[in-house]
Amino acid sequence: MIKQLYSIIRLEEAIQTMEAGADNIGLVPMQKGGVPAHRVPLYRVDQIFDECKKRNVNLVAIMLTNDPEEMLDLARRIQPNILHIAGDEYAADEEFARRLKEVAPHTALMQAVLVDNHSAVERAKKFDPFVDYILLDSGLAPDTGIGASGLTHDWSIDAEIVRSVKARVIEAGGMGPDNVAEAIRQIRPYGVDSLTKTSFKYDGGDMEKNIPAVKAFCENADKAARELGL
Ligand SMILES: O=C(O)c1ccccc1NCC(=O)[C@H](O)[C@H](O)COP(=O)(O)O
Repeated sequence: MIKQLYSIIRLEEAIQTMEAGADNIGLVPMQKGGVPAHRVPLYRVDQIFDECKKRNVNLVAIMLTNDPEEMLDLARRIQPNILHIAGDEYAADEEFARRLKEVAPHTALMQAVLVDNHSAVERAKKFDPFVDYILLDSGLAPDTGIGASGLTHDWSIDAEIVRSVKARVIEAGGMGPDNVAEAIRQIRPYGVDSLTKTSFKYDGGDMEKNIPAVKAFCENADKAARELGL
């Protein structure tokens, strides 16, 4: 079971998050979109990525910008393991997937899908032919994109999506140590993602990973997956 932990800002918390069990760590490289306090300067993205490589952990670059050219420039510059499109006005299409392969041949494409009602199943199926990962998420974060809401949604829709697509599905939205095992039992995703419930959130949008909560999230996810033989 892949455990994906967002949103990393500092080098030390990146290392601690990996050592607490993360398989994927996500951060918002400096860009136009998103909360300014979440954005990570590119020199630090490089430092964090170096630490990821030492530990065989994937770096996920979160795109909150709605400008595909900016996304492709960042992909070319960083060459992350995964590029995650989470903005609220731009979603990947076949042309974007093709151009991403040109500028970053080893970068996988992850598209966020908002699960607000049953039409999410059709939306996920539309992305399925050209994305590597689908991230199922809740709500709209104010002034950013899909996610970071700390809220869950109707998991029966997610379970249907997992059965309907070939892309790897990462389950997100209000996931924490308290509910990750039940989510895995109900949805059977490829991976699970957490931001709010494994972070301290401070005034002005600054955040920091809560390392004991990260550890509990990873342990509970692994235990549930083991019990289910996933
Ligand atoms: O990572 C961010 O800073 C971010 C900001 C705004 C929207 C989404 C963002 N991250 C994307 C994610 O995939 C989150 O981990 C996901 O939405 C889960 O969030 P939460 O419900 O808070 O656990």
